[in-house]
Amino acid sequence: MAQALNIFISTSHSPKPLISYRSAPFSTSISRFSFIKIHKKTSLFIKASASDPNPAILTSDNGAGSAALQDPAPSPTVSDSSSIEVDAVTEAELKENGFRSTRRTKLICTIGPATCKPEQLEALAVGGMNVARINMCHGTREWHREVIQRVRKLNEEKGYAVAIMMDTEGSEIHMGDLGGASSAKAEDGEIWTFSVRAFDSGLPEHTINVNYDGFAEDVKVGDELLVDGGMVRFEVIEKIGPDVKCRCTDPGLLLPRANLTFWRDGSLVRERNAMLPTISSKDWLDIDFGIAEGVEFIAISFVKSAEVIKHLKSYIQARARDSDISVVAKIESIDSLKNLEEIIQASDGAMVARGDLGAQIPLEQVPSEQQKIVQVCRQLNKPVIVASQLLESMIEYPTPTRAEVADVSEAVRQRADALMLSGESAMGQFPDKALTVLRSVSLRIEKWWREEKRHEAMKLPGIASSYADRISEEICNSAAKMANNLEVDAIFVYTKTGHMASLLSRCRPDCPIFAFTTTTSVRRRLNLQWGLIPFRLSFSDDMENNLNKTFALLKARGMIKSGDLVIAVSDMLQSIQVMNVP
Ligand SMILES: Nc1ncnc2c1ncn2[C@@H]1O[C@H](COP(=O)(O)OP(=O)(O)O)[C@@H](O)[C@H]1O
Ligand SMILES: C=C(OP(=O)(O)O)C(=O)O
Ligand SMILES: [K+]
Ligand SMILES: [Mg+2]
Repeated sequence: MAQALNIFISTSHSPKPLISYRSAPFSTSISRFSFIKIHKKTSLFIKASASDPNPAILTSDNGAGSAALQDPAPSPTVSDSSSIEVDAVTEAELKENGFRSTRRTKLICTIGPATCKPEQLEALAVGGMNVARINMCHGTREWHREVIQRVRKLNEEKGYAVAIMMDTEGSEIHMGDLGGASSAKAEDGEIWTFSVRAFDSGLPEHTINVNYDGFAEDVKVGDELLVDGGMVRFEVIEKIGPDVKCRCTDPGLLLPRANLTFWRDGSLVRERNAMLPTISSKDWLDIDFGIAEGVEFIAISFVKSAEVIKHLKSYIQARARDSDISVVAKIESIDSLKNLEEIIQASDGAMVARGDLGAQIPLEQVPSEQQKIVQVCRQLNKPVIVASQLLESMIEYPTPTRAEVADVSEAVRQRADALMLSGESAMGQFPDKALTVLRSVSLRIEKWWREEKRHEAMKLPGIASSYADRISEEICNSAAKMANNLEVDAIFVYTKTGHMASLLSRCRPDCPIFAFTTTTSVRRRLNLQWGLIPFRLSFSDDMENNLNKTFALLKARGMIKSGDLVIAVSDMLQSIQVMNVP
């Protein structure tokens, strides 16, 4: 017995039902309607439905534009499971452990020298990487292109669904390349020279290149120089032309192109930084590269205001009309905290970039800012990533510290959409193990949170700007609540724009959300969002048909079985239906 609530909005002259109630046993092929008028635009109908013998092709690809994305071949049979493409990792997970065990928190891995080979990338894909991040601070464009192509190839050939996020360098002040060395140790009391000079015949010992011409003019004797937000500290002791002599006060490992900040009398000196553009000319070239390569996400470093995001979004729109690249604002500066809501509102998502954020505000302030950013994103319905140092010790060691596990748990408990590995996967010794830790901690904390029924009472304010959107929002809020109360196995959402899928994700329901969408670009975007399992499916306005097709296809793949309880939501019909899989 299937039960449905449909809410229609009247868009034409003929009166359409605004609220309808449907009860549909799936085993019958008889169709019968009975309308009960509630008021001029409102009617109630009860209908029995038929099963559809002709299912469509279901794809859950990474949107590489392959043949699999085309409309279904004529009359594929249900048993022909070769005509179905689903994300191989999710499929295996579902088959093995069922709905409840699917991971809701998405995982991002920064790709670097430790993970750029095809077999290394594949190990990450198998390990649950949802998004591969390339950081344009490092490596050449050719290197990045090769990584993108390798990921695409894996997706096409092996059925993974890994999206690409390109992260811009931004106008930060950073060190040079360490003359080819992978790191350098700065010991307590050592004197190092920071210089803007170009050293043609190799870097002298204890010398660091700085990328910012005004560096020597800007710093003062007595300033504190922080490498990577304080991983190593120096005190400025002397200025000699373009060279700045510094004494190491907190020893540590210097990494190539590490970020530099300088502090005076306990506060960050950032006048100069503020004058640099958020998107440098190199960044614009990288953005062009990202658009040409069809990356799914572009993350913008050191965002200061919403304007830059709006500018970039219209640039992308103009450059690539039919592409749908999401712009992620990295919250890592004092300015971005000041303009947080506007920035997030203008963006398609945000990243809590704790590395640089922790260099700009006192460290003890980072956790509360993280919680706030995660909350604002949830309220404004934008995906949010928690990034940096989640498992920092795993760059060198095969097991995380207890404190790191607690940090990851907290981000999962806050129900961030995604967690990100940086150095752990880019240049660490145990990238696969680090990913495994993120995966198992996510699963465990998600399960614990569900079992304890500790639904946080986060107030989700209305965000709709039209009446139709308000209806969508109410439907999703209700569907998620019903899903929890009825303990259904999954929510199915048929969504052309992806909007209803993200509204459901925003409610963080207990069960996974299967998001069926007709376009590749929407499917890609949904890859980053909490609890969503995105599929590409050709579907019509006939929900009866859509459901039967989906059931047949998923059953044939062993991803669902008869008797599973499902809530289906659609943005074409504005409906909620509750049913058992026939
Ligand atoms: N494409 C790359 N090529 C070489 N090294 C990289 C690359 N991407 C990342 N890394 C290394 O991994 C470290 C961590 O990556 P990430 O956190 O993204 O950069 P950063 O430390 O500059 O913020 C970098 O400091 C760098 O040493
Ligand atoms: C993610 C961050 O940015 P990046 O790694 O590019 O410095 C950060 O600062 O935390
Ligand atoms: K960056
Ligand atoms: Mg940063």
